[in-house]
Amino acid sequence: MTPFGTRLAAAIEDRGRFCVGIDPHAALLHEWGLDDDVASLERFALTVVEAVAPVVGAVKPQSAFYERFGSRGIAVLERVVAESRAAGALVLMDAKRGDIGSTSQAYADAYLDPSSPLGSDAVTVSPYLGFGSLEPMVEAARRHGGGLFVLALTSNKEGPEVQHARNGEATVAGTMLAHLRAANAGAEPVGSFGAVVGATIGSTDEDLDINGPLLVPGYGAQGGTAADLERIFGAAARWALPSSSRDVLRAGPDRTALRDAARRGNDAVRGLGA
Ligand SMILES: O=c1ccn([C@@H]2O[C@H](COP(=O)(O)O)[C@@H](O)[C@H]2O)c(=O)[nH]1
Repeated sequence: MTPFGTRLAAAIEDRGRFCVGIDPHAALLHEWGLDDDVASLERFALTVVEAVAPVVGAVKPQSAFYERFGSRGIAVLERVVAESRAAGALVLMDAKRGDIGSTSQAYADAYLDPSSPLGSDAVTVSPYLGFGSLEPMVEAARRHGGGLFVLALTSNKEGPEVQHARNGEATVAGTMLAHLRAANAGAEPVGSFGAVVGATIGSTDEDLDINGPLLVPGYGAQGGTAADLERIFGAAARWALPSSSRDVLRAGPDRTALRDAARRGNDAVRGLGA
């Protein structure tokens, strides 16, 4: 399988760097005139897939919004994965998994093995049991041509309490970025092991050049702007994937309006990192 980094570079080249989050919040279901039930979840999520997956490089379903409906919600998530990929978009599963190594193996099987119904192109992972606990997922990503996005500098205001803490000279976030730089060493055009860095962090002294992709939530509804991206990422913006959920989803349920919102999102970040 072609490595995730190579596939992502091609997707950015062909379709742009903007990622649409598929987050069926209860409030959005309501705004779309839908009920808060699994039939409405399905209608919402598949409408978004149909509208945006043919035109953007990547989509990012947030697993929690499907999990809250139990097994029938997970079945909808499986369709989101399959139908987005069939339409040519990479699926970045936002599940933020992480556990002791033996359990990480099961997460790797769930999200990175192409034979799994939830098998995605990449998955978000939490390194706070230690980066080494992610090794089964790193190994599965290498084996299956998948990718990881490791939480480094998240978009929420509570993140710095943990991520700016120092581990000797380096911050916790800096330690994660260093692990990712090592995992991506020598990869061309870019590695498969990415970091999550929020568009809302203001600025950072961390070196974001990890030769890997940077998933950038917090763009749009949380306040992050294109100007923030220029300031935070500088040259590292070449591999940045600004991701927006609510700002795009509010354009629905009209499919054309949703697609136009995704196209506008893409246009706004086209020149980033040039
Ligand atoms: O640091 C992080 C990591 C992940 N997220 C997720 O991204 C989306 C953001 O949704 P918006 O509607 O565009 O605010 C959501 O799924 C979060 O769980 C994040 O916001 N920050």
